[in-house]
Amino acid sequence: MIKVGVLGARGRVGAELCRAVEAAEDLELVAAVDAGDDRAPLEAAEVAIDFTHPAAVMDNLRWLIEHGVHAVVGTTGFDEERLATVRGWLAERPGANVLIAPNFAVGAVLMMSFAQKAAPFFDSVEIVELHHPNKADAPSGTARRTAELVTAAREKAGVGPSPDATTTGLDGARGADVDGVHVHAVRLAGLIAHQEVLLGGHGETLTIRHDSLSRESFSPGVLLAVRRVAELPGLTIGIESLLGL
Ligand SMILES: NC(=O)C1=CN([C@@H]2O[C@H](COP(=O)(O)OP(=O)(O)OC[C@H]3O[C@@H](n4cnc5c(N)ncnc54)[C@H](OP(=O)(O)O)[C@@H]3O)[C@@H](O)[C@H]2O)C=CC1
Ligand SMILES: O=C(O)C1=N[C@H](C(=O)O)C[C@H](O)C1
Repeated sequence: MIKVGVLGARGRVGAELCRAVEAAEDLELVAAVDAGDDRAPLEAAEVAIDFTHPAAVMDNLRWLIEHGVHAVVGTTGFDEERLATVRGWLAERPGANVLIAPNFAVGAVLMMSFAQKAAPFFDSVEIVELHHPNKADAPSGTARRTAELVTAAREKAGVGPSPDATTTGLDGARGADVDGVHVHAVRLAGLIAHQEVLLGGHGETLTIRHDSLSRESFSPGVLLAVRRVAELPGLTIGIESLLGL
């Protein structure tokens, strides 16, 4: 049995993950911690899952690393600076491992992988992410990661930026520029988490779309990471390698 703690346990995803951990025969939920709670019960955990808030996650991670608890993190807000800080903490306290993924849904991971593969073959790439209106951050962590992967793939293939002759208009009309890719964020009641990667070339377009229709979509990927994080030294980004991608 792997002893598991959840940070953000009363949140939309955290509550779902508590149910998933309790339902798994090889996992035991030993701590369910939310904002304002004492983190001490997490000392009993071998692995802690963090689905909290970008403003809270770094403090949680430092605590977990200091206490030798492996971390599986879905919370967004990680840029290169934050990742370098986490690597520094891990170098000082090598007992704990950390896996951070912008999206644990298997279909979303495949969507990013397909977009990365397709990106060099088209003149234009844009990303539209669509989420529930209570989401804290925009654009989503998934959209940021997709843009990074798309740009890296295009640069590696020697493909230039997407054409765009816009010279006038309203601020924001072309979305946010993430690594040279235009990213558009929709917030709409009724939605959960969705993304389209739009690719356009000579007389054709390709649209790669993923929909999380329920927050259960994140559970299999998170539980896979919980089961494997102890054997992944240091910092791992994404669950691609765990899926054999
Ligand atoms: N990687 C992935 O696959 C996915 C990532 N996410 C990300 O996960 C995060 C959470 O999303 P979601 O569940 O919708 O958000 P919610 O706001 O529903 O849940 C977050 C919970 O964490 C609590 N919390 C805040 N600070 C702390 C803290 N310091 N310690 C413990 N708990 C804390 C919040 O309490 P309070 O409300 O009182 O502040 C809340 O109960 C977001 O960053 C989101 O983007 C979401 C889905 C999938
Ligand atoms: O806040 C959410 O809901 C989600 N957050 C993650 C992100 O920002 O990419 C993953 C998924 O899109 C759901």
